[in-house]
This record gives sequence, structure tokens and C-alpha cells, in this order.
Amino acid sequence: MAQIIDGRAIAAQVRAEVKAAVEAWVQAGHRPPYLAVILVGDNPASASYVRGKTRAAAEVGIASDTLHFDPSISEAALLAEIARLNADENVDGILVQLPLPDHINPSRVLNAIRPDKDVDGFHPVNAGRLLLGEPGFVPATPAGILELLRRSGIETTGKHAVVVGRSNIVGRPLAALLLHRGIDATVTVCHSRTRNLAALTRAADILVAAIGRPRYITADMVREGAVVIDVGINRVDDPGHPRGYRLVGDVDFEAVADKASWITPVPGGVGPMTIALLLRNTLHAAQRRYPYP
Ligand SMILES: NC(=O)C1=CN([C@@H]2O[C@H](COP(=O)(O)OP(=O)(O)OC[C@H]3O[C@@H](n4cnc5c(N)ncnc54)[C@H](OP(=O)(O)O)[C@@H]3O)[C@@H](O)[C@H]2O)C=CC1
Ligand SMILES: Nc1nc(=O)c2c([nH]1)NC[C@@H]1CN(c3ccc(C(=O)N[C@@H](CCC(=O)O)C(=O)O)cc3)C=[N+]21
Repeated sequence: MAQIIDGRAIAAQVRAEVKAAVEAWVQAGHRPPYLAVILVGDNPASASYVRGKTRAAAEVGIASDTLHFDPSISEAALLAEIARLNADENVDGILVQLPLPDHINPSRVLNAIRPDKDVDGFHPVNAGRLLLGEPGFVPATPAGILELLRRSGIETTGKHAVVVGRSNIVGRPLAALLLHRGIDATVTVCHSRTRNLAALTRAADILVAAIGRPRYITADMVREGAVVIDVGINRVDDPGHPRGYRLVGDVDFEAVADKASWITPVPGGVGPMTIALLLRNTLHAAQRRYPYP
């Protein structure tokens, strides 16, 4: 049976560190860090993530507002809003919650955010810096995964990391991060056109699933003793649950846990780390520091 990587506990530790650093920053005479969150439309999952982020910010002393727009807002109006936040000296971080409505081009919006306020790390400048190994903002989910490995004492040097998923917000930046000097994994990236996925996942010392398909990674796809990181957040109907659904990951948790050496649960794994690392990025934005993990 695998050891469970407790993302809630590790995220609480990161948040406590951010909280202490925010207190010291304010003690030194600065105003508290400020995060502006843009939410367009009323996707219930997005609204709930945004509430989670702003609540966690308040708990560590980071001020924030959610700017909530009607789904009919034009792209031009949204860009004008970002220009205003870019120019506002009291705004340290800007986060545009994804997905956006279909009539808005997400790259045009993300590219409009000043790179030094881009706490999500989605701007091409920060993506490029990550690829080159230069200091910049690292997307919170990949940064959180690295922090989970590091704080669990899991060695990455020379290990074969297999990342399933190549999205701009998880798979690609995580692959870039795992390749960095000092982390030194050997990285394979898989996607929906990958042939013989199971043969590749079985070769993984560290397997990361960022697919968006409930329980897609089954025990036969996992090597005995592998470290398994489950990024997936999938809502599945569950009439027995008060909300009518529950969350499951991309990994068939019970069966895979019998083979893995370490595994992250869903919920309580990567998700809470994403929020904690967003807070750390916001602190660094206020301090004009752009380290990478
Ligand atoms: N815990 C957290 O903090 C976060 C969780 N998530 C969750 O992680 C999951 C992935 O998110 P995200 O990266 O944004 O999703 P995307 O839908 O953007 O990307 C999914 C990736 O999985 C690949 N894929 C899909 N089906 C298969 C398949 N059958 N075999 C192999 N690869 C496949 C896709 O391939 P292709 O490129 O070829 O289409 C794509 O690269 C979701 O469940 C999401 O909710 C996301 C962000 C943060
Ligand atoms: N601009 C932008 N930045 C993001 O970082 C971003 C985004 N858009 N769009 C959506 C995805 C998804 N995401 C999650 C964050 C926290 C949890 C999280 O806290 N999950 C809890 C469960 C929460 C619950 O119960 O619903 C857990 O896994 O334990 C999950 C998913 C950030 N994303």
C-alpha cells in the first residue's frame, strides 16, 4: 500500500510560510499584497475555485477582489479592464479564471496581462522563461507538484517522469520544470495521440496524470513502486452525496495505491497546493521577486 501524499497538510505548511512572509512584509511598512481575480460568467466550478482562492488569500493576509463580469462582456471590454489593473500600482497580481466564454480568445486576454503581475504564469514571457530556466512566475499547479515531491523527500534526479497531458496550464509547464537543472528528471510527455500509452506509463518512476478523464489510469498501467501524482479533478454523479456529485481524479485510486510507493488523493492532493502556490506567487509579485521553485 502506497504512502499517501497529504496535499492538504503540505499546502497548510506552504500557506503558513506565506502568511509569515506577508506579516514580515507588512511589518516592514509595505501595504498587504493585492490580487485581482477576474471571473467571467457563472460556471459553478469556476465560481467555487475563485471563492477558494480569495478565502485562502484572506487567511494569509493577502487582499483580493473578484471582478465578476457578465458572460456577454466583449473581449475589448475585458482587455480594457486588464489594462486598468496593469496600470494600477496597488494591484500586484492579476488572475483571469479559465475557461472564458467562447467569444473571447483566451490567449489575447492572457497576453494582455503584465508579465510581472501574471501570478498564474500563463503569459508567453513567463512560459518562455520557464522553458529557458530563467526566473519568472511558474504556474501554480506544476509548482505545487514539485513542492509535494520535494517536501515528501521524493528524489527526482535521473528518474523517469511520465506526464500524461500537454495543456499549457499543467502538462507542458510541468514537463519543463521537471527538466530543470537541480530537478533533473528524464521526461516523457504523453497526450491523446500517443500510441501505446500503457507501455509508457508502466516505464514511469514518477507518473503524473493531467488528463481530465475519471479513473483513466488503471493499475495495469502503473509500475510496482512508482510515485503517482493525480492532477485530475472530475465531477461524477453521486446521488448518495449531498451535492449530487463527488470529485474523482484521473487515477483509479484504490487499485493503483496497492502498487504505488506514493500517491496523491483527490480531493486533498494537488488541488490545495495549486491554491497555496498561487498565494506564494502573489507575495513574490508584491515583492517584485520572480524566483522559480
Ligand atoms: N488540481 C488542480 O489544481 C488542477 C486540476 N486540473 C484538472 O486536471 C485535468 C487536466 O486539466 P488540463 O490540463 O487543464 O486539461 P486539458 O483538457 O487542457 O488537457 C488534457 C490533456 O490530456 C490529454 N488527453 C486527453 N485524453 C487522453 C487520453 N485518452 N490519453 C492520453 N492523453 C489524453 C489531452 O491530449 P491532447 O492535447 O492531444 O488533446 C491534453 O493534452 C482536469 O481534470 C482538470 O480539471 C487542472 C488544473 C489545476
Ligand atoms: N486562471 C486559472 N488558474 C488556475 O489555476 C485554474 C483555472 N484558471 N481554471 C481551473 C483550474 C482548476 N484549478 C483548481 C484549483 C484548486 C482546486 C482545489 O482546491 N481542489 C480541491 C477540492 C475543491 C472542491 O471540493 O471542489 C482538492 O482537490 O482537494 C482544484 C482545481 C485551478 N485552475
